Amino acid sequence: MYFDESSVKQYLSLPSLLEILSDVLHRYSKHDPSLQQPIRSVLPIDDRQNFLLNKPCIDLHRGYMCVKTITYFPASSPTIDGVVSLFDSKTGRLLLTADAKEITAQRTAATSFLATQLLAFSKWTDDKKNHACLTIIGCSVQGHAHLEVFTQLFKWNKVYLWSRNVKNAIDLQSKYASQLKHIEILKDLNDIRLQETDVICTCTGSEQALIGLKQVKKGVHINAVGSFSPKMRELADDLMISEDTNVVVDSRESAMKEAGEIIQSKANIAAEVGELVNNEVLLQEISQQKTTIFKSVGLAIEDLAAAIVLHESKTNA
Ligand SMILES: NC(=O)C1=CN([C@@H]2O[C@H](COP(=O)(O)OP(=O)(O)OC[C@H]3O[C@@H](n4cnc5c(N)ncnc54)[C@H](OP(=O)(O)O)[C@@H]3O)[C@@H](O)[C@H]2O)C=CC1
Ligand SMILES: O=C(O)C1=NCCCC1
Repeated sequence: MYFDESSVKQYLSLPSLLEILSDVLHRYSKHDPSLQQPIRSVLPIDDRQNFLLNKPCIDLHRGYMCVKTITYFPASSPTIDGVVSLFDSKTGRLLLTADAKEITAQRTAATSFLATQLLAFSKWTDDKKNHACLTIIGCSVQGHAHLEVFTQLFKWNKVYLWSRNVKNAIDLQSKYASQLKHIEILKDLNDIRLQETDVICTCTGSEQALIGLKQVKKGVHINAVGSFSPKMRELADDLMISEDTNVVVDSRESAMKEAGEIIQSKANIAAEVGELVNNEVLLQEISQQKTTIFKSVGLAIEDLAAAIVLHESKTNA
């Protein structure tokens, strides 16, 4: 069975995705032997701007195996193309294939949301929850997916957008104008409104830092999604290594190999997001009074979680 882009949108329930994501990320960080995820292969093509990525994993506990194969061609539109395949780990049978563009968009935004629940919402008062402000930086595929997931799952008081090409920010603003009362475009990243923001999602393919310590308020939570090679980065060294900042990643092993911000700044990694699931003490230690950064590069187990939701939505129907 093949799930095209519209059936991925239709069948990928966000609450189910968040539940399976927390489980697999938690088991990954506990080094559960039933979950195997070798480091992915990221093959540069020609000028090293284009990549072929292959991401396998096996979950013997849930009885599945998954592999996502994608191309990353930033001069093509869309940048990412490919397929996710889910197999039964007992029989070896292929259970489904699915459009990787939509799965990648949704599961990345859902993983950022999970990190935001853990690192930001858990320390907020009710009053803060009622007045929270979100900024999306980079209004392409990931920017759209982040705004979609973040507004479906939380009521934001204000949303700000910024994109290098202002037309992309205007398009995203228009899409949400009837649904969100306050959705505004920042004139640049020194705009004072960025300092009001409680949660920032950076969703760009930038190779230069876009945000530093002085542009944001202390205690902000940042989901930095964009970089996945040593020369890519969205956040400046002063923000990464500040004594007021704690950096959390999806995988230490992957982040140290792929995340430009971490490699270039040599920032300390406080935890993996999976270590924070069901660990109140560590969560408090990392998030209270601190600016938090969740740096993701993307893991095969996140694609597995999405493929399981699709498969089970059909088999349980
Ligand atoms: N962490 C994860 O799990 C995943 C990470 N990613 C990464 O997230 C990023 C966004 O993905 P996606 O939306 O699919 O990619 P797109 O190629 O569709 O969009 C790229 C975005 O980056 C912006 N951008 C590129 N270069 C710069 C720059 N120098 N300065 C500022 N903005 C810049 C573009 O801005 P504009 O269009 O306004 O010019 C656009 O908004 C990519 O880098 C991708 O690799 C993707 C999937 C998963
Ligand atoms: O699928 C992922 O994970 C990706 N991570 C980095 C950029 C390309 C897709």
